[in-house]
Amino acid sequence: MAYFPRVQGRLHVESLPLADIAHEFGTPTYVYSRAALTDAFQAYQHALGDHPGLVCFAVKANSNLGVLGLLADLGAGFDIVSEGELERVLLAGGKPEKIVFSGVGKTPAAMRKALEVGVHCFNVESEAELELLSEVALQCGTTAPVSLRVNPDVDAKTHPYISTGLKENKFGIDIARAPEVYARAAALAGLRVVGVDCHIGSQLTELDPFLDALDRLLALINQLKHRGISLEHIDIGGGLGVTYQQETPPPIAELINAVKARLSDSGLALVMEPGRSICANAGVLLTEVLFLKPTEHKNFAIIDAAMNDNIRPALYQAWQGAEVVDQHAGETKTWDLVGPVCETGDFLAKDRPLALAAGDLIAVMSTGAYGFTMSSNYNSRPRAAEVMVDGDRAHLVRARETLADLTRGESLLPN
Ligand SMILES: Cc1ncc(COP(=O)(O)O)c(C=O)c1O
Ligand SMILES: N[C@@H](CCCC[NH3+])C(=O)O
Repeated sequence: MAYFPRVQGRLHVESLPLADIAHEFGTPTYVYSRAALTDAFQAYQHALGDHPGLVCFAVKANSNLGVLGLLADLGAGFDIVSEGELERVLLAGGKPEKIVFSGVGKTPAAMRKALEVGVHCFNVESEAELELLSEVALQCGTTAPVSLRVNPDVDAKTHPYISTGLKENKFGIDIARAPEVYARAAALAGLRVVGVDCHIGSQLTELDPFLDALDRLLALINQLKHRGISLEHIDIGGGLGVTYQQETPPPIAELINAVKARLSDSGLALVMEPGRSICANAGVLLTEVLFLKPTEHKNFAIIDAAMNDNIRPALYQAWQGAEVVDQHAGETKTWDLVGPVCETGDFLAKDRPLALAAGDLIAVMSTGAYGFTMSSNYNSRPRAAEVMVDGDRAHLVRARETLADLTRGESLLPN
């Protein structure tokens, strides 16, 4: 099914013209397709089949309450990295026993809260964190379920800023030291060792790095068994890429089937933490052309969305599609789509052949993941609205910030 079909020159979300959404909710606005989110999540669930395990959506990719609520209703678990994400998941109706808690810098307060609600497990990333978690669990009079995030030193072949499974990255525990750290974890009071975890990077477009990492983890699990430590689950992280332009990542089912084949008789449950592959292509950023500014060197279209709304192009030189919402006759020229922010790096697309006029609406494609969640108030710009479409109906799932929101909670110094 096409979630963003073009019908007689008009771009739709499901069966609603995007122009209607701009009319009702203004711009810039993130627009999500309920069907696209549902289908991508269910592709993971179906691929998991009756193998025991959990599909834990990585909340950092999209933490909108409407999105989290939809996924919770579909039976999702969640991968969180902060107390804030925990609060949002609980508010959206996520089940604590389906939450895995990742991240290199968990605070004692966040650990306490996660213990109180009873998360599925803590993915521990260092020995210091292990010692602290043991202390906090003892103070709370409880036992923390623990999985060690291992750094398998595998090259994920992705952008260096989003590669996480190499020795030089800050993430996880060096796989060579993992047996020792497991022995320490097993000996510490207040902890129960339940699993092993790795996440080697994001926007992976090849199967091999996943399988290399998995093989290293399985060898580790074998070693641990000989030392009397047996695990209940293996967590392969997230990281599966999507098509932004011409990338051809393996389909969800191909990845999961390859993983399941290697786990077949291990008795291990399979935990996954997909983010981008569930929501990136379920969302677009709807923006309006404010001014056209052709120059001798370049043609700039100044749009009302900026790097504060979607920082991926500036941060990773990411390419995301840009389509005119309602096509019209006009000369096609090559445009840079730039925002109002005072930075040369403030662009959402470069060198795009488009027939444009001031007032046109543009959809920046594939922005459902790491779009709104990485947005900011830079240049004191209110954050965009977020809308969910179901068939031909649109619901506001987060109101646009107002100018009053920009000064809330802040006060002038007394004279
Ligand atoms: C620990 C962890 N799990 C899951 C994810 C989700 O990754 P992706 O959005 O690439 O699926 C990330 C982000 O890269 C992560 O750091
Ligand atoms: N934020 C990144 C991905 C990082 C994933 C978090 N570990 C992106 O937009 O591509």
